[in-house]
Amino acid sequence: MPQSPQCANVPSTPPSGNAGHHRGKPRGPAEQAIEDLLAQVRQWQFNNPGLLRASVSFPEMDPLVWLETNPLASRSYWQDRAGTIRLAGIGTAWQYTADSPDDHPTLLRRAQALAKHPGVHLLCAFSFDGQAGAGEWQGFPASLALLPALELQGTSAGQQLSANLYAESASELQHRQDELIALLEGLRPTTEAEHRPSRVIERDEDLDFAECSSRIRAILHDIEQGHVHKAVLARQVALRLDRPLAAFNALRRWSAITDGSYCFAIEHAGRIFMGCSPERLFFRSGRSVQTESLAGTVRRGETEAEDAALEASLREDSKLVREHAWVTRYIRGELEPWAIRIDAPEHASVLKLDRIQHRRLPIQATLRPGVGDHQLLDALHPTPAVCGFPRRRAQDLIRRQEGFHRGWYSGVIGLLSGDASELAVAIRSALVAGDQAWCYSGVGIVRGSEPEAEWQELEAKIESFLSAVQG
Ligand SMILES: C=C(O[C@H]1C=CC=C(C(=O)O)[C@@H]1O)C(=O)O
Repeated sequence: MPQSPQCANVPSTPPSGNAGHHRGKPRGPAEQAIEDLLAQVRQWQFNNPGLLRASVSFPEMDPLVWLETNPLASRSYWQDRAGTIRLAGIGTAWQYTADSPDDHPTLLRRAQALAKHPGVHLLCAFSFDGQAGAGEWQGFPASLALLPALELQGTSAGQQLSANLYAESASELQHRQDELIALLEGLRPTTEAEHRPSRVIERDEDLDFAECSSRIRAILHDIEQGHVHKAVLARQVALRLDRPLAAFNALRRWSAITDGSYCFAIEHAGRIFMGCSPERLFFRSGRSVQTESLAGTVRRGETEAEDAALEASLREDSKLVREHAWVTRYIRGELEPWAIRIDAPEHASVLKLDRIQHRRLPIQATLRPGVGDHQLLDALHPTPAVCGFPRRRAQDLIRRQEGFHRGWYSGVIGLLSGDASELAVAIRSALVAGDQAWCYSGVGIVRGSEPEAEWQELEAKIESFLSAVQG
């Protein structure tokens, strides 16, 4: 793998009349754009090892509907929480997987070398514990970086369809070109999203309330003993559905009810990991970093008045305020060795989601020269919101208390592009395989946590996914 792949962008005006498979039929704008892209891809020849990329503008369409309609190869999706970029991918032009955190610097360096090419974005994902998958996560690596073969990218400037091809030899180029042409020729036009929700016919819980309470009490005992300040206990719910889940349609519904969240999906080993997370791990542009401390949760109220009262308790309750202050202090401490300056406002804001609300405090830092994503990832992941602190002790406690493998749930997922990276904490997420799904939720346990309230919070997080599945 060369360190500095070449990029040869073919001129965007194709020769007329040479697009084969729809010749003679009337074409819509989407078909015409695909034909134009095909014409460019067919012209590619091997010059240097590296990346070839071509793009055409594409008529507006929902990228999640596009993915649902086109299960031609592994699909992926990323939408930042401001909704400024929506990136849907089909197939794989380049991929790097790692099975140990020791390999993270290499993964990031190689992905970032590719992302230096104009317009190129790479999706990346990291598991919670730095280990490769087991159980339902079998086949998932500890981390992955991915450049899709076909990519539908929507920004405020409009929508583009791009083709990517990475080859190190003429024969590899030939082979990948054939695959890319087959993908482009196989694309189906999309219309409206079909409303095909699934019903849950079986629900298998790893914990019931009694078991959950006893684990919370065990964690509280460790807290009383002074071993940890906070530990996050997660649960897994396995679902059997009455029909295979149209996962990208479900993700579209989920995203609509979790406004202001990151929205993501990666299909790997025949399964789709997807979610709508409110939590930013970090956004880095050059040496400027934005991260946040997210902690403290209450439910949403049934009425405006009740919601406001709950929000007031989120702002004032001493247990929640203390928990949040600890988390903020901890994140600042982790950033300190890497930053020349760290700033945060004095007061937290409240983030309102469909069923719950959180305390959130943005933290802004300026990095020391030479510090990049791998130091930030090491410093911030796993955050106290998904693990606890001190981190190592909380991890040990989680290992003892949880009876399942978290896989990519509560890991990291995001987008690397040029000089900027945006990574989210992969909570509010689920793994889907046909008519099976596993969904996950976690709660932070601190001194004063009450099992009943924590159980309600775990349920509320699962309910959000269930309502997206069932339509
Ligand atoms: C671990 C999860 O949420 C975390 C994020 C924000 C607030 C949390 C809390 O108040 O417990 C959780 O720590 C999850 O949703 O699976």
